[in-house]
Amino acid sequence: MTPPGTARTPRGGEPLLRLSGVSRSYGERQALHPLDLELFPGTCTALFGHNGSGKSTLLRLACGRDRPTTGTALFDGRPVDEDDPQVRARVAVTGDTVAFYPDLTVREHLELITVAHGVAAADGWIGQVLADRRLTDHADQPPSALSSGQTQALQLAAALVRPRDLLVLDEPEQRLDPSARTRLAELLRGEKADGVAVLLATHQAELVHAVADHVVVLEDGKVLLRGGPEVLHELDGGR
Ligand SMILES: Nc1ncnc2c1ncn2[C@@H]1O[C@H](COP(=O)(O)OP(=O)(O)OP(=O)(O)O)[C@@H](O)[C@H]1O
Repeated sequence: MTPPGTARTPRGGEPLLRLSGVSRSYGERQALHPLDLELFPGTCTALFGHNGSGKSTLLRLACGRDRPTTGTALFDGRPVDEDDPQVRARVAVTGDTVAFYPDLTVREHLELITVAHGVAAADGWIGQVLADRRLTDHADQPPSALSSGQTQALQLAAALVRPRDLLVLDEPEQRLDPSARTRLAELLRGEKADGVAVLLATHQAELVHAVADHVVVLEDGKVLLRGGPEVLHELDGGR
């Protein structure tokens, strides 16, 4: 479900994202030990692990918000940097870090994003994204009037109204009710079908089983397990 007029860059079997030996230290603390990861268009990789295991650290490296202490992070063959116009145009990121303007409505936020990304005929498209995320009734309210689950839905909507080849999501299931979680899984399957590469961090095994092709389980910044979603069965109690 990509915005009208979006032309996905054709690719020849190369990973869209390639992390080679990336690690991240904060002073003495090694938050992430060297790790390799490749992400292909139309596939989803899920990062799974306890609080503090390094998931968000890895996501920040993957979307160019942070630089690895060692190793390289390449998006479409170029070092990934959120200030690179190519990356800004093609990588959509959601998480708690999206800031909202207190004096703009929900709809105006989405309009601003579509204008910034040059989405044509955006009105109908915004209406559809608002409806899909159950935000239509709140479209003319400021974000401060939203519940926490609705705020999470707006974070997601902000990524969906714009073009993207890579979608990076940090715990998108947080604060969503069961039906919204089901719609989230459907949405992410649709993203894959559209050829978008999806990288997400999650605490929800159900979401992993519903959408992920590949799972990386992190523990204390190291890869504990990796493989298909079935590797989660190897964790205590399936987590
Ligand atoms: N800016 C920072 N400065 C110092 N340490 C940090 C910083 N960011 C993260 N860390 C540390 O790195 C480790 C990994 O943190 P990270 O946020 O990646 O974990 P996470 O798996 O995303 O956790 P959660 O599930 O709670 O979101 C933690 O020990 C954390 O304290």
